[in-house]
Amino acid sequence: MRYTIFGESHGPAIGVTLEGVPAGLALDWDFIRAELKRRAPGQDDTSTPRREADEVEILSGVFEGRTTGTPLCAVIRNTDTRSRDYSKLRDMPRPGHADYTGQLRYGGYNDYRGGGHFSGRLTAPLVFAGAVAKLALGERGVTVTARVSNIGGISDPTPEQARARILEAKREGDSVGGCVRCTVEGMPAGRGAPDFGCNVEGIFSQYLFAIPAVKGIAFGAGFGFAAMQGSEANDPFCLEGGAVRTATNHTGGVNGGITNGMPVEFEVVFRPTPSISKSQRTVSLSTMEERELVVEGRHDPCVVLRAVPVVEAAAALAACQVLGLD
Ligand SMILES: Cc1cc2nc3c(=O)[nH]c(=O)nc-3n(C[C@H](O)[C@H](O)[C@H](O)COP(=O)(O)O)c2cc1C
Ligand SMILES: C=C(O[C@@H]1CC(C(=O)O)=C[C@@H](OP(=O)(O)O)[C@H]1O)C(=O)O
Repeated sequence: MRYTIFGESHGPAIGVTLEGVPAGLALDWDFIRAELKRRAPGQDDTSTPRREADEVEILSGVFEGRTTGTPLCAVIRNTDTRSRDYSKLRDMPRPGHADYTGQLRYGGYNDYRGGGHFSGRLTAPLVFAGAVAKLALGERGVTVTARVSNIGGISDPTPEQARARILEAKREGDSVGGCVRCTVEGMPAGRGAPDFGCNVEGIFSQYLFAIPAVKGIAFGAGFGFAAMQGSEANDPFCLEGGAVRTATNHTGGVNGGITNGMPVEFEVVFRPTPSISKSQRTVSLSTMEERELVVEGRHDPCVVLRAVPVVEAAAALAACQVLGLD
């Protein structure tokens, strides 16, 4: 499956066109709506107050409840925009966001309102695409699950610890980042290749880095390998019901860019939300003078809780690509 995400946070709509979807896939709308709800903004005080229903409208590629196999286009209307908060960002880019790079890349023609095409809002259609991918994977016995593994430096926080850490940063007009750990179970062994473009870790990384605010990915024991010896790091082979497995899964299900039949496991790190209300240093691009900027708008004090289904969506699309490889 290939996808193109389109739209801007404060435009009329955002959406996705999916190509290569298997024909005849039954779209389970209870499941799809539940996936979108897991990510939707405005649900509690740890997220942005912007409220969006995130209802999906299908324009093509579905007939009588099943996919047709031809391009599937889905749109989600933007209903709760407040664009006046962003007018100064064209001249005074937010540190950490894509206002400056977006302006450079698109010659100043980018829609800067609410971060435009760079907004985390664009992850709503990604979650729809991921839900379709999960339905296709489900028919092949592959499941994708993710969980929060760090919030603001607290490892494996309880929901109360996560909430307290986020609200502490929010009270200070600040933000926190964190990590999400994801497991893809049921991937057959022997998919992928060592080379650029076909390497399973490379494929997953490309999809995961398309999520705004993701700044790193590590497979299995990841950066923990630095402190391990070979005897600890190696995953001993064993037999389980006559099948070759490994007793541990430090390499995260991939050796030499090829799946080994164990779950593909990785962790991604999200930076702290760039838009904070504390005063920050920036540059006025019209006068070329340094300025103080107080960012307005409605922002997530932490993106990590809402990003869990987004990570699953990106992983599901990556898994579909890996399964499509010979
Ligand atoms: C679900 C989600 C919600 C986000 N919410 C915000 C937000 O409210 N404010 C903000 O400044 N950035 C938010 N971000 C992060 C920015 O979109 C991101 O940092 C920006 O596009 C720059 O991209 P980069 O961090 O990958 O360089 C969010 C990201 C995600 C995935
Ligand atoms: C609206 C959503 O999140 C938005 C992600 C986001 C950003 O800069 O990434 C900034 C805020 O909105 P705006 O684009 O209006 O500034 C968040 O509310 C959403 O996820 O649906």
